[in-house]
Amino acid sequence: MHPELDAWRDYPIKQQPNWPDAAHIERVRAELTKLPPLVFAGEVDRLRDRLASAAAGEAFVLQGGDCAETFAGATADKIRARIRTILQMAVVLTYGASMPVVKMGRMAGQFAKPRSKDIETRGDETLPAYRGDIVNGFDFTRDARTPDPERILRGYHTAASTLNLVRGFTTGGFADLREVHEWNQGFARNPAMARYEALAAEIDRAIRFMAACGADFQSLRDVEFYVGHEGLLMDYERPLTRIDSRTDLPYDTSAHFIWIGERTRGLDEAHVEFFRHVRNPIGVKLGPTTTPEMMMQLADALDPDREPGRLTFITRMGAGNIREALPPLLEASKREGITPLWITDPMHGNGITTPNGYKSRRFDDIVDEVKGFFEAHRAAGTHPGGVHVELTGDDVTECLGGSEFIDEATLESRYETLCDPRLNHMQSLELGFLVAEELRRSS
Ligand SMILES: O=C[C@H](O)[C@H](O)COP(=O)(O)O
Ligand SMILES: C=C(OP(=O)(O)O)C(=O)O
Ligand SMILES: [Mn+2]
Repeated sequence: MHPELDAWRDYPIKQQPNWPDAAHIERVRAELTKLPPLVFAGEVDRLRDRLASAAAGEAFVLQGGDCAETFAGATADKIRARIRTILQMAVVLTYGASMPVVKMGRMAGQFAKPRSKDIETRGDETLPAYRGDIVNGFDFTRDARTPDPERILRGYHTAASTLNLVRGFTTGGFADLREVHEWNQGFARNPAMARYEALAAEIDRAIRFMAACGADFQSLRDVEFYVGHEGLLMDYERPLTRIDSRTDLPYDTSAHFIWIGERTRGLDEAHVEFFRHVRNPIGVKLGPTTTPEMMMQLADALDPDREPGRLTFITRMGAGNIREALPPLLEASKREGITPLWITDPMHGNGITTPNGYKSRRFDDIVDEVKGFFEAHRAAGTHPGGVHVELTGDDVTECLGGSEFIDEATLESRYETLCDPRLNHMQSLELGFLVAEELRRSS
């Protein structure tokens, strides 16, 4: 049954761990196959519809969360703060776009990381690189860095409890529009955020207007919230891929949305081969070396039927490249008649290492890439459909700049990420306001 789901095994594959014990990983795969799905196929279908609206310019997508979720970070406080940040940004974006915002966390499964090097050397010791909590530990010891299959089961259970809380927060009253608006008012009162005061005041007036018209705020207490992660670790994704009893079609039930990373999107490689067979909406990261031919080959492989909402291109060009690299792709998409959802990831093309040794990103570069994304779409007449960011709800110091002027020396005070630098709570809200301004200009 469904032999196509194992065809990827005959293709070259990148970025997988070297499990030390073949029998152990086999046992874990067998166990994971028996555990319940994390999401329901009907939810996945609904997300595909929502993404189809965004691709058609009738909705906007906000995807955000950690670069690398950790098991230790799956606490109520941290999950709440992240959800809160995304909801706060979403309200502002909804106003800016005058459109529904599709809210999606890089959450409840964003545990596996592709790395530029397989190994890490410190002093005279060389160990396997950290590949995310679902593979190995971050501590620089041989024991921690040795891939451990039991981590896959812990990843599954951590994803399940995270998703449970996400569902609770987003349907139990926490996401109430009036509440979220109140949080944003607090943000706008911060003197450092004076630049956004006017927009915040407009939103406040709009909400008062809604109230005066008798809007049913009770019906706005619940929000749809989806989860997605990079589909990378095949020993997790394949066992969680199940056949939907309603349709007899395969769904990867580890998340609603799966994207294929920049390093694993090779056309004749295992990830594209596998994910082309699942019904989930699929994203693909497109870096600055992507040619229109490559883009079209990916569209043909992953979305041969040109199904609305099926395919998302997440461009991550870098602020210095986007104005040259994106327009040819947009022109080719028009020429070829494809209408993918276009999302900007202004994080992964803008990495730097500071002189004091931190992996960081400049807030200004992130904003500049977002602006370049909107400019390119305005010029091409295509739809800028969403943003994808690495963020946290905590007051970390990982990205440089923003209204709080985080500088290089400050990075060391709260640098907590185990992989890439994230926008902190304030920087995320600030970006939300800036994107809302761009959306207004585009509408
Ligand atoms: O999140 C993305 C990648 O995993 C990350 O940028 C890779 O970082 P590295 O270059 O430190 O391996
Ligand atoms: C690995 C990531 O990005 P990319 O594949 O674009 O480098 C990521 O989103 O964390
Ligand atoms: Mn990352």
